[in-house]
Amino acid sequence: MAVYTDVAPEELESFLATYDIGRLRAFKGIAEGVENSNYLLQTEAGSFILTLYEKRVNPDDLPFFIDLMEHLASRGIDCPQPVKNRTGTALGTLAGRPALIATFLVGTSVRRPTAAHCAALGTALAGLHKAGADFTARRRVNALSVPGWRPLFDQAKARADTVAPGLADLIADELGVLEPNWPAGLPAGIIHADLFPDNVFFIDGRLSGLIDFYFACNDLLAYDIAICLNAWCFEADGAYNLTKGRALLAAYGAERALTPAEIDALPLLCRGAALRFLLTRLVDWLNVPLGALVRPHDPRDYLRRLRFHRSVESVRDYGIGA
Ligand SMILES: Nc1ncnc2c1ncn2[C@@H]1O[C@H](COP(=O)(O)OP(=O)(O)OP(=O)(O)O)[C@@H](O)[C@H]1O
Ligand SMILES: N[C@@H](CCO)C(=O)O
Repeated sequence: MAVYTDVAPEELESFLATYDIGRLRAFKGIAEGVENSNYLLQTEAGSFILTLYEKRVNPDDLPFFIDLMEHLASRGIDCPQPVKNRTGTALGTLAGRPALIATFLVGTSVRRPTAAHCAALGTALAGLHKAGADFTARRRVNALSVPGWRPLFDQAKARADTVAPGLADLIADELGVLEPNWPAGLPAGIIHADLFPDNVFFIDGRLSGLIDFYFACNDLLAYDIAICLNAWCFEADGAYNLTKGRALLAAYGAERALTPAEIDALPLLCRGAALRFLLTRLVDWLNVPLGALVRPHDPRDYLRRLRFHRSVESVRDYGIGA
């Protein structure tokens, strides 16, 4: 459960008094997520999500995320909408943290995605990339792109081998390959950058919406696909599921055809995506804040994925042209 910051009921009631969403009926901390503190609010006007932004979110980026959610909704993407207070401002401060109330999205995430879910995700991801094409704002720094990985490693290096023997050497080796060889010049635009199954809602098997845009940034579109292949197409035992990968890639490609250069770069992008989540998970695993209600994700899941990507010989191993 991710609640790093506790909110007192009286404090929340005074905060809500500045909005037009009625009085508070109930609120509770939400049992998913690892990044920010999230509460489900029931007010006289219905259900809302209150997010208090924690360590990894730079407050300077918040207007970007809010504008992006509004832009995507205007282009037909189902995603949470920031709720504005009576002065027309969406961002506030609560319990000493930047805070946002957003609309509640109905639907549930799937714990074990099927190939059909992966196909729906591929279509939605391409739709997101197209919807973001005319969004003009940019984040100042994309802190979790390639230049951000070595500083994460520096935080975890000394204790990495306590998580898996040889991990520090493997990460050092991987950075040595990825940093100088990261592709340039591929199609770029708005990417979600964290579109894991817990951030995608379904109703009766139909994809109903996307949440959690707090890693969204301008980056390579195919890197977003690589993140999704990692998050959606591996089994619990660490094996890549070719059927799921093929479903995701084919559905994406039906909406936006990948260029030959993007296809060639896919194995490297998948390695980078695996390393990015291995690193953030490793840092979090080694630094759980005292008293926080959070269950950190196991970095070793991404070590297994990284090992798979290091072993692939051709893009056919992902389900392209196979
Ligand atoms: N707008 C929303 N509508 C309905 N439920 C939501 C909404 N926003 C968040 N949730 C619920 O809260 C949970 C945590 O939200 P979110 O994924 O944004 O948190 P996070 O800490 O950023 O998580 P993550 O670890 O995925 O980065 C979600 O899994 C979902 O159950
Ligand atoms: N989706 C991330 C957590 C949020 O950044 C992970 O599973 O590591």
